[in-house]
Amino acid sequence: MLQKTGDRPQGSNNVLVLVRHGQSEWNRLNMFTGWKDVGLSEEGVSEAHRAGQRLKDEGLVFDSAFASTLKRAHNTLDIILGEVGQGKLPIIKAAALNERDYGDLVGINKEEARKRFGAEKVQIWQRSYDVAPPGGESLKDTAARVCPFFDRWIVPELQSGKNVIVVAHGNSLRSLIMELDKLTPEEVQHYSLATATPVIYRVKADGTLAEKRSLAA
Ligand SMILES: O=C(O)[C@H](O)COP(=O)(O)O
Repeated sequence: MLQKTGDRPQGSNNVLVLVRHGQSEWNRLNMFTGWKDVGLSEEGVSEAHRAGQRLKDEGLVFDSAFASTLKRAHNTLDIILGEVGQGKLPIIKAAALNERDYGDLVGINKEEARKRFGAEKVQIWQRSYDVAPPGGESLKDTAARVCPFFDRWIVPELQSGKNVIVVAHGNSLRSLIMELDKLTPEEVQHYSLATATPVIYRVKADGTLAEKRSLAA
């Protein structure tokens, strides 16, 4: 795993961009989605184009592009790469980056779930570190597949001087950001990611994190 330092960025830093996919059809309907492979909504497609434009304005050129195997993630990445003029860059799809499995909650409207199970319990299932929703994965379970994948396949790219973009999901990226930012289980409960809002890390040649910022729409 990369190490964090308080140092300011230097010119030759390598870049890691993390993006949650654009709004999906089930985000629009406020339904628990998890591993269900739903497409982007019209708004999600527009969000992905806007995210790509923002990255283009930053002048970023990517060497590697990773997404989950779920179409809302790799379709978002496709759109972003088109916008930055890199439509031919191959996308590496990995199930390890897929959303947290929401188990029995998949397909249930989030408001309806709060009525059925109680708002407090649903909040714990959604945001706690180690409590899994019934039949699904906790954030800790999700981290146990996302972080080793990151270490094995993405850290070496960054350490060899490449710029990498990863498009995945609200919770699979939360689990990674928890590790990168060294968030505690308490802190991660209050952390969430907006759709199609790139988070940019600069990584120094020695593999330590130098800077983090968000490109809000
Ligand atoms: O799987 C889902 O329902 C969403 O992608 C993330 O949901 P959450 O923000 O409720 O964790």
